[in-house]
Amino acid sequence: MTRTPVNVTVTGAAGQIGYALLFRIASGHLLGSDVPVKLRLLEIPQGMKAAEGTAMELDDCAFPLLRGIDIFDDPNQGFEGANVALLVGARPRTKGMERGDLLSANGGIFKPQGKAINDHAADDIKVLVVGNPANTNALIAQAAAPDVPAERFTAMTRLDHNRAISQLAAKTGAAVSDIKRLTIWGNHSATQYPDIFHAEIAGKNAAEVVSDEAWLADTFIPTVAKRGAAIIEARGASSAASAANAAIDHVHTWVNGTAAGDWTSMGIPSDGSYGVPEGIISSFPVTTKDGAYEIVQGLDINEFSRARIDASVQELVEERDAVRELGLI
Ligand SMILES: NC(=O)c1ccc[n+]([C@@H]2O[C@H](COP(=O)([O-])OP(=O)(O)OC[C@H]3O[C@@H](n4cnc5c(N)ncnc54)[C@H](O)[C@@H]3O)[C@@H](O)[C@H]2O)c1
Ligand SMILES: O=C(O)C[C@H](O)C(=O)O
Repeated sequence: MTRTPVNVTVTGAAGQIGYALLFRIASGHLLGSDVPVKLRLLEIPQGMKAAEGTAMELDDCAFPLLRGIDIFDDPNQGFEGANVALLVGARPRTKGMERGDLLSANGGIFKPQGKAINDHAADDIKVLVVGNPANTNALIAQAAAPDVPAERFTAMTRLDHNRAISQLAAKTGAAVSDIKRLTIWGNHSATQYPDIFHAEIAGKNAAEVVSDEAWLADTFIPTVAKRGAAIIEARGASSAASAANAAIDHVHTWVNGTAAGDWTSMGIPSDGSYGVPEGIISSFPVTTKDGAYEIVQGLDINEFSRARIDASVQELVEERDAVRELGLI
């Protein structure tokens, strides 16, 4: 049977994450090795020529699953019929820019993109926001799309999740594949909280295996939370291939499901679970099945975790209040 191609819109297609992402989408890693895709690349006018160059390279790969590439600088066209949207293009913080300026500049991108998704995307649209500040950009886009179910707007904390697994594997000598049920809570920022108290390493409780609260507080958490800044310092540019890889993981897991006995981390609109105010887009432990996700319920949150979750959530509340003040939501 011939499957109908899935329309995947990627914004910021000519950027460095875009370059690492598009070839993996086209080769079947985003949705599955039997799912044909049509790519819709969205750029600003200055990025169109480079996007055309990337499209030429995509053609040159002769990917069997790639059924078309279109390039746009108009969001209304870029999101037309989109089933999956990866919102990567964003305004980076530049020297001297205050947080309010950054939120305002990104509001100018994510508000019209949210409206274009509302008006033009397919009914089953799923949105992943990668561009920073990812959680609040996702909130801005979601607020501009009242006809789309709010839960379809998600923000990427999968890179943090993958970073935490890798750090834990290095500390304990375990294989990455033996680590399950790790959680990133809160914001994709330096306040995020990577939680190993419910994680398992080859079936044993990870916090008990580590049994070293000083390492947790002074090494593990800051290493994961500040990894993005460390990459920028080392590479002279922000993470790109690992960010693209995490975006692939996020959507693949959302569409194809979490493995039995495991969960993942996604930035999603809070339903009030774990005392996180309803509506803000915060990272939670989630299981996924049949294209939908559910927050893992009933986890005991100890004092160590509670204080750190609350601090990151407080930052998200402040970002929400700031964009509300700016009239962006
Ligand atoms: N959530 C995460 O874990 C995570 C990880 C790494 C990077 N990021 C963020 O991802 C974003 C992109 O990173 P990058 O390294 O690819 O940046 P980049 O500067 O290389 O590329 C960004 C691209 O977006 C385009 N763009 C800007 N405004 C646009 C708009 N309105 N519509 C469409 N395209 C637009 C630019 O022309 C550029 O080509 C940044 O905000 C970065 O901070 C997030
Ligand atoms: O782009 C950044 O500021 C860092 C990025 O979000 C990352 O976590 O690598």
